[in-house]
Amino acid sequence: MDNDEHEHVIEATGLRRVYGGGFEAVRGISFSVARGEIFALLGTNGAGKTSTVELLEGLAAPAAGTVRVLGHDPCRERAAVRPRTGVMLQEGGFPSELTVTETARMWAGCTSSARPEAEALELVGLADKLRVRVKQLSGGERRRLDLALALLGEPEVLFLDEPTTGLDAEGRRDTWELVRNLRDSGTTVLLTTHYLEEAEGLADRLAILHKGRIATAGTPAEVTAGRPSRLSFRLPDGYFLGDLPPLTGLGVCEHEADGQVVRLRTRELQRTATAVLTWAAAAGIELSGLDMRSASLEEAFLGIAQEQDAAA
Ligand SMILES: Nc1ncnc2c1ncn2[C@@H]1O[C@H](COP(=O)(O)OP(=O)(O)OP(=O)(O)O)[C@@H](O)[C@H]1O
Repeated sequence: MDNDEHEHVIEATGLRRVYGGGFEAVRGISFSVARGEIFALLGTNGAGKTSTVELLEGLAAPAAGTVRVLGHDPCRERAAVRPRTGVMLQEGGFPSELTVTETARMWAGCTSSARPEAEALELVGLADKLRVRVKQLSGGERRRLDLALALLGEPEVLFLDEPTTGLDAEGRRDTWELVRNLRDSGTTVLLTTHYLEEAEGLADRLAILHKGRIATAGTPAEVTAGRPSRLSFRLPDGYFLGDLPPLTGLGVCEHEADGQVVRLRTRELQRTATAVLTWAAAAGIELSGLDMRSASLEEAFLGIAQEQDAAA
């Protein structure tokens, strides 16, 4: 079969990973990633992200379950998969005495059909650091070098393990733009990250891992749907929380007042906001600092971790 016709370029089914001593770090994970999609794996420390990505990269074989990347088993059919994938590990571990160019050249020598080193280094914004030794690079610049090396082979599938850790805000934005451009030109990207705004802004779909299992998965909008939204405002002097219309029946699940500032969490933002604004208009008062926002991925993430721990 022509691998280019695979709709899902990454398919994980029932993956398990057990370390020496019997610790099960990955406990039956299934998901797939379509060609040209950015998929993010999120999770608390030790949730099993790196353990899963290593299985996808073919660096280890699963204790159970199957992995297919571009239609092949990345561990047993490494020769078929490796030239078409780019891997950015958490720690590059390159000889620190080499310069940036020498490192890229050395890596290009191990890469089939590599793009010119200068082009890859330019893509990640290291064009002005070509003669600098790796040991002299800042932490963020090393991450960029790691990314440049992963891009050398013009990969169809790119694995990025915490690609923006250590980057400043500008470096992070540049990396996001680069990853989006790669996706738009057809590259499939699987990334792990601790930055929830990164996953929210970048990922087409994501999975949140918790203790080796997928707690939830979907588009960022799907994952945050159903989580309470926030509504806050300041009441004028002389008005109090108890003056508001009855909050029961409006989907409000939490309310608090800090002086004149009222904060509500509601599962029905439109109904709650309409009731509050109608009440304010009827009373002829202005609600200063009015702020409404849907649940963020961060709130969903924290809520899921708490729920899973409570259920356990
Ligand atoms: N070689 C190993 N031997 C035994 N246990 C391991 C080994 N490598 C990882 N683990 C354990 O497996 C679990 C999952 O680790 P993993 O590195 O996959 O998590 P992670 O989600 O990537 O975490 P982080 O966000 O901290 O990078 C952790 O409890 C970790 O201690």
